[in-house]
Amino acid sequence: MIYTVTLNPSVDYIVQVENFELGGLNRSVMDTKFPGGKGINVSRVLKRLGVDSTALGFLGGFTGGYIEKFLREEGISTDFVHVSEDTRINIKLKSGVETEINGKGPSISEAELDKLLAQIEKLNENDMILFSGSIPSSLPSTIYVDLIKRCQKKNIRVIADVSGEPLNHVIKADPFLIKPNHHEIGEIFGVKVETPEEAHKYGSRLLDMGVENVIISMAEKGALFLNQEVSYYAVAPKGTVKNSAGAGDSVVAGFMSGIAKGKPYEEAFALGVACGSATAFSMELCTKEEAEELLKQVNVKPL
Ligand SMILES: Nc1ncnc2c1ncn2[C@@H]1O[C@H](COP(=O)(O)OP(=O)(O)OP(=O)(O)O)[C@@H](O)[C@H]1O
Ligand SMILES: O=P(O)(O)OC[C@@]1(O)O[C@H](CO)[C@@H](O)[C@@H]1O
Repeated sequence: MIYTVTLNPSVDYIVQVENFELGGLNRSVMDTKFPGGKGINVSRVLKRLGVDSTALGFLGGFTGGYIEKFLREEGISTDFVHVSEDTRINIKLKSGVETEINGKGPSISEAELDKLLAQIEKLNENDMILFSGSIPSSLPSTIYVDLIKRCQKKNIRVIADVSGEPLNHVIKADPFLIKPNHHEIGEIFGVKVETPEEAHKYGSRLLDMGVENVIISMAEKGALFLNQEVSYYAVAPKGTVKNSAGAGDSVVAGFMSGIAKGKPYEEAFALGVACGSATAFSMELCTKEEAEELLKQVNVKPL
């Protein structure tokens, strides 16, 4: 079974304003909401690709109730720990450029965390687990390492898509796969990463530190996949970006679905890139059809 863990889910409020005026009264020309949080996005894209997963993490309040109901209606299995404070609302403002305001999220008590740890204890060797997104402020930045170690003791394959300080910890925990974007990998090494060659250089350093596989996403420039045996680069398909939130999660979902179906890394990676671009080119997360259409344009080359 595949599990996705979203410690800090969100209701994503997507609002489009023409000529946004800071300090003024702005009226939206379009607004909508979706369940969000990186692991949840991955579970939703996996479902569309025909792969089942169980979404874990913390949900609370009316926002948490909305997310749980939405996911169940999409046929996604959920087993969230219910917490006493409300799940956050993240604002995605579109006005020429994309501006995001992500909430800090509810505080998680020790007893609530213990419930998640107990769920992890029940997982099995053939499971695959994804840890993704920010950490609620009441939990330590090392929480992912603790969770990863518990999974590794059971030989569960661990994928992590995290940023900032938690990423610096996770890269030392020998995960099966991480998916930083080019800014995030640059931050680890205190450099700017702008070209596939630079991404390759710093990705290789992560492999030397013990990470088994690395995908580095580079927005419109595409993505790289590397491990100790192979390095691939895929240019992103061309199109008009409508809402890039969730593009990175879609790369992870496409790759995980390929792995779950027993495809070679090269194919799983190509599907990941197609899913990422298909999400960027749509208002919501990509559908299977949109991803399969773009897959025809994805050309994976050795780097
Ligand atoms: N402008 C774009 N044109 C084509 N493809 C894009 C564009 N932006 C993103 N993508 C696709 O989505 C993938 C992931 O994008 P990106 O590197 O921005 O991830 P991310 O920073 O993790 O995204 P997010 O946090 O918004 O989910 C890219 O590898 C690419 O396939
Ligand atoms: O604040 P975090 O946890 O880093 O990111 C949360 C978030 O921006 O990531 C998803 C897109 O990847 C959105 O659904 C969600 O709002």
